[in-house]
Amino acid sequence: AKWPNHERDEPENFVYEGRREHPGGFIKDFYGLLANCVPDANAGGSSIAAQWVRFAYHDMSTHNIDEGIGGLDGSIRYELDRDENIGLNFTLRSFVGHANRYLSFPDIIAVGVIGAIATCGGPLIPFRSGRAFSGQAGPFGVPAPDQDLADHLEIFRRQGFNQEEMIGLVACGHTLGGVRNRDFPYLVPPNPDPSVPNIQNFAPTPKFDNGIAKEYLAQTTNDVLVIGVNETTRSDLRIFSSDGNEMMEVLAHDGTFSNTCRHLLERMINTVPSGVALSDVVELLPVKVGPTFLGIADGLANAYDRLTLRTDIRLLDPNPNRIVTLYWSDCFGGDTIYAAQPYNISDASSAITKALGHSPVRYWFAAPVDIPASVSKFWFSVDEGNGEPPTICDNDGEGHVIKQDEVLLAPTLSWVDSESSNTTQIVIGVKGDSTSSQIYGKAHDPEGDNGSALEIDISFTLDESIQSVGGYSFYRSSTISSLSFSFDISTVVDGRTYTEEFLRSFFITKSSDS
Ligand code: HEM
Repeated sequence: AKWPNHERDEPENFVYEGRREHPGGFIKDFYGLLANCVPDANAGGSSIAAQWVRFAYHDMSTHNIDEGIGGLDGSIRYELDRDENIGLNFTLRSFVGHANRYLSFPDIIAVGVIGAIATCGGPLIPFRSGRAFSGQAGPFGVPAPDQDLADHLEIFRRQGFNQEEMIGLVACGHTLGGVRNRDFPYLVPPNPDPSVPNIQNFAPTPKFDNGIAKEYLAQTTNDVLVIGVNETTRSDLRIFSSDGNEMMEVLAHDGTFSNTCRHLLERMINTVPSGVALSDVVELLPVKVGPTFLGIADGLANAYDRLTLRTDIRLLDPNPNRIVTLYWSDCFGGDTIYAAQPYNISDASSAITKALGHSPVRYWFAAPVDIPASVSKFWFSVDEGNGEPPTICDNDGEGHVIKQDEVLLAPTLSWVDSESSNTTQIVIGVKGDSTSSQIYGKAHDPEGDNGSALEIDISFTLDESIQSVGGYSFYRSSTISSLSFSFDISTVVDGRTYTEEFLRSFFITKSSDS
């Protein structure tokens, strides 16, 4: 697997780790929000996992198979004021702020389903990326409990599911969570203590299992959409019994439930408008080199007057005897090889990697690099400490090439203000005698414009208050009204353009007041 490949690496990272740590202490922990599937007071007594699965189903509900429109497209972001989406406003927050140039908002919702099901002990659903974000509301079309069977059959047909699949999908969904008094007061009574929210769960446990089917067949279910006092709103009963309970019998077998749900939920998250092509299944990479950049005036490696090569390598399983070394060669092309050891080792496992039997480990490097020597390429050696020769991870022989050092990010001179103004300023070091007009940047905020992607031009001016080092002068950006974005910075030297691509705002290690 060649490095870098952002289209491959970004989705891989998000689905397998659901988390990204950065020097500076910044951690985006998406799966952490699931709180291990434990029922949550904030979720009114059901689980975050249940809310995420319902959210995804409601987003997908706009699909119209006849016209090839709608589906898992993020349109729900603009549909939350509809009655059919009652109770999902709070859930939206979980999905905001994770998208980037290579991973869309609806991709995040899809990963949410995968993470929710795995975290609650269910099957591992394969992930494909590439969903397009609609950026606007879609048609109405979420089923309601008081519609009759014919309506439900038609709604699911329009969404692409036949009767058997409808029964399955509803059972796979309603193994999690339940019905709230707050959202459906006509279905569930309030708690005797009005300060405690009341929820009536569909299934006996918060886990993803076939208790929903077993209890239904044994007629011991507590699913209010089966046993509710009002016959009109017993939609689960009408749906589950619509084929003489055949499908529910199948789902009540241990083993079938998990497999059937894996397929149906995979189809649910892969339901997209006809023009959208999803990627191949995103596989867990055995060796992965993380986001890498050469920083300047970077405090991390105690290297204000040098460059800092920041990178990391993720390996599939832990080994306490392992020694991982970063090597690099300089720009002079001689035989000099430099080496550094990791400054940190962190756990990169998740419910998803564990379901595959792996607990990946990440080795973090911040290597001080002399300015004139710089870096042409780097690679790693992995010595497992078992007497075998070390493995060399050198990008299939090419090494991991650092393309340029004419324009570099200064992560500790830049700042983010997430406390009050939600703005960012970027400071970059530029070699040689470019002028401000030849130095520019472009930021991509995937959700900047009311949820839709925003492209922002960044201009830079020379900051003479920062002393130049090793031939680099420092340029400060205009204030950027965003916290979560990626950016490219460029400089033109002798007619040639040098660009540092896909830097992330979370590489910046300084908040405005520190
Ligand atoms: C005729 C079809 C369906 C009807 C009428 C229906 C109705 C409902 C209702 C009334 C609730 C309670 C929501 C609340 O109190 O906020 C609910 C919850 C839920 N539904 Fe459905 N549903 C249907 C199909 C599905 C499908 C196909 C899925 C997913 C595959 C699904 C997943 C869920 C989940 C996970 C919850 C629990 C949410 C939580 O506890 O926060 N539902 N459903």
